[in-house]
Amino acid sequence: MEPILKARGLVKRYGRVTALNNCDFDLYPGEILAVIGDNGAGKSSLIKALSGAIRVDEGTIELDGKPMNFASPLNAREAGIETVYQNLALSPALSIADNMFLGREIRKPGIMGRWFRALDRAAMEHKAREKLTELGLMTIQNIGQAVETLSGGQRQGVAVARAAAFGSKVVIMDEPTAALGVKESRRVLELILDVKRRGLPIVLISHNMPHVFEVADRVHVHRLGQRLCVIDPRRHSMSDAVALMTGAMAPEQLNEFA
Ligand SMILES: Nc1ncnc2c1ncn2[C@@H]1O[C@H](COP(=O)(O)OP(=O)(O)OP(=O)(O)O)[C@@H](O)[C@H]1O
Repeated sequence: MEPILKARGLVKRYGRVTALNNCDFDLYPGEILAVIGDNGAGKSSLIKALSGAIRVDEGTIELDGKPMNFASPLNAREAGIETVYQNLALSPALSIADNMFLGREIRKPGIMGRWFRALDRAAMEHKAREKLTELGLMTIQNIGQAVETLSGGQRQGVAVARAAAFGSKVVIMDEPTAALGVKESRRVLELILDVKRRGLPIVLISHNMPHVFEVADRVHVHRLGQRLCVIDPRRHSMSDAVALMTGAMAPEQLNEFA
């Protein structure tokens, strides 16, 4: 099987800091790939490169076997890569439906839409409701409700639903449970599994080892700007992962029968 998203030899320098140092990456169809690594290891830089938020100095990125050269996150979105950022990028004062369609609003058909840019609110609300229901998120009563009135978990749910609704190839999630309580995290983890069941592969960046080990099919261990190794969470333990991540253990020392 070929990777749906593949990167080779990525290099990103910020002045004298090398954030990505000849980094490789592979995401396969239908999987949840976790990316873990110590603070400053270069996880965000990798994700930004894959989602078009930064341009790398060297290296190649392929989506579905085609070379990509994203000039912006919009470019990556158009190619089918949706990213749920850590800071969410939702607009608190806008409604749930408006947030879901932020930047890709549905216009009214005909002259009103084309010339007067009139929004087709009914269509957007209908679609937003459909997506949230599909993902079991309709504990949210009112689609016209402002996002600032939602709980942290519900907000994250809206962001995930938006990514799942528009991501046609890949969904990237940066620390989706970081700011959430136990119950809300659980809901978001279930959502992630739902998105996977719908056939979309997911890249999950997380510092939370129990969450990573619960949902990931494979774990990409990032260290010093590179992919150090990829481990199978069914064969290796969380302490193995932490030891690799921090440099306490080398990949060659992994006990394959652990
Ligand atoms: N815009 C920037 N300007 C200068 N240096 C940067 C910039 N972005 C990242 N870096 C540096 O690049 C390195 C990798 O940072 P990056 O944010 O990718 O790591 P990370 O693994 O995501 O860290 P964390 O887990 O703490 O978020 C760090 O040394 C960081 O200071």
